Amino acid sequence: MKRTVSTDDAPAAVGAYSQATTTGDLVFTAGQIALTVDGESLVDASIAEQTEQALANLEAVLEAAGADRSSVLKTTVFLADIDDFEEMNEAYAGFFESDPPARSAVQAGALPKGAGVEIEAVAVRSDEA
Ligand SMILES: CC(=[NH2+])C(=O)[O-]
Repeated sequence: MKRTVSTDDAPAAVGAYSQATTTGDLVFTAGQIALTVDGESLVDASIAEQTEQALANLEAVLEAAGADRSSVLKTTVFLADIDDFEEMNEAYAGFFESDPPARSAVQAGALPKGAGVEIEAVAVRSDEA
């Protein structure tokens, strides 16, 4: 059975999607960009700051779904410019400090709302991790 996740602790969706969906013990998050919980855009901030905000949003969505950063199995990181890889990676490493999830990092042609980075995750609910 598919369920949708909605939380006021992360920015609202900027389009026709749910913040996350779950089925069984699995959690699939929407891609998170650098918006604050109030919807303020930080897309003009540095890639490090955008990455930190996207990951904070990701964590809020994961927690609303019964997961957390330690239970993330896989992320996908979309960059508007692959030249930002190192800066993103440094900020990302500070979030996933040990046993990081599998990851794909790719350059996208462009990202919603002018974002420099967007991050999505697949996780398992914490009590199953
Ligand atoms: C930002 C985002 N996840 C979307 O699909 O537009």
